[in-house]
Amino acid sequence: MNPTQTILVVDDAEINLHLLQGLLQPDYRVLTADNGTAALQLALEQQPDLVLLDVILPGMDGYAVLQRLQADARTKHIPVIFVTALSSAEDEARGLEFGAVDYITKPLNPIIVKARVATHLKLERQRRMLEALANIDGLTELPNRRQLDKVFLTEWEHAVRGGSELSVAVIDVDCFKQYNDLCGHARGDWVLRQVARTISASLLRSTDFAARYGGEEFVVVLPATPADGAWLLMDTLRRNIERLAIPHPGSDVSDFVTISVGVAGCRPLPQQQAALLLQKADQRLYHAKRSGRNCVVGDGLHSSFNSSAVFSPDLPLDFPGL
Ligand SMILES: Nc1nc2c(ncn2[C@@H]2O[C@H](COP(=O)(O)OP(=O)(O)OP(=O)(O)O)[C@@H](O)[C@H]2O)c(=O)[nH]1
Repeated sequence: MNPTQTILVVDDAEINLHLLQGLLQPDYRVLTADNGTAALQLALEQQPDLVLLDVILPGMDGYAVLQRLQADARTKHIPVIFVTALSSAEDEARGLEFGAVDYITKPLNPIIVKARVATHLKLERQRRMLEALANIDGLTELPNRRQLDKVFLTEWEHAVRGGSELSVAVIDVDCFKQYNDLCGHARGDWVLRQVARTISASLLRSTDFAARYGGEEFVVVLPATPADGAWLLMDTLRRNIERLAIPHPGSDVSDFVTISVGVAGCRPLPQQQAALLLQKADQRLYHAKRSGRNCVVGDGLHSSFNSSAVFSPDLPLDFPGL
């Protein structure tokens, strides 16, 4: 039994909805719709793991529903099984060509329905697991760069639409090469895991997002956050890392492991490129390294903050619009 998996059953005949519901309900969460429009809405909102779709429906038929599901990035991954009285080989071939993962003909045989549903839900679980693994960094278990690219672009577009601010920070462990050289790679890996955990623990909102960018670099995306707020958060993170008090025998800047951070924020506009914001944060990280490390460099004009943070004056690397 796997009640965590959801099946959407779409059929215009109430008797069929009841039959399938009765058959599947003990093992799965079952949603029902008696027309295509309601089915599309439920698929979008509830993200079922599988759709059992009748072909002949009033108004929009099953083929059209499947096409609409496949055309939307938010639903195109959901597997669809056609459940239909159209039982010729041509009908079945057509359904599979349209992109259905399977085809079940009426009258329904309960054992066959349950077995096929179980098979496709198992495949769906495996697909989701693989997708999750492909987006996770194995060492730190943070999202990886692949996932970062997706999330950053989504948040950028969201900020453009909503007219809200968006900040990003690039974080780099200081003198990490020396750490590896003196303490060993395995210990270096351990440090990266501690840094990743501290980054996650220092982020306050559910919408804040952290990823391992590669090597000893991490990136944080902070939706609805102005640059000065992002700077404050990153300076807290910097101090949290320092407070871990992990001895660093090869550091030029401290007895302990420290980080440098570059922060950039803006109110994104449609004509701007998202990548430039990240680039700006990266340039500020470079500035932080040049300024002595263990510091946060953000947008200027914040020099009254009482901390070791360094604020960039007008960076020559600035570009118009951000
Ligand atoms: N242990 C470990 N080390 C890594 C990993 N990825 C990258 N590194 C090491 O991180 C080090 C980064 O070195 P550099 O780019 O020279 O930078 P740095 O020594 O931190 O110097 P600054 O950034 O200027 O403070 C290299 O020695 C990489 O081998 C990893 O997954 N595990």
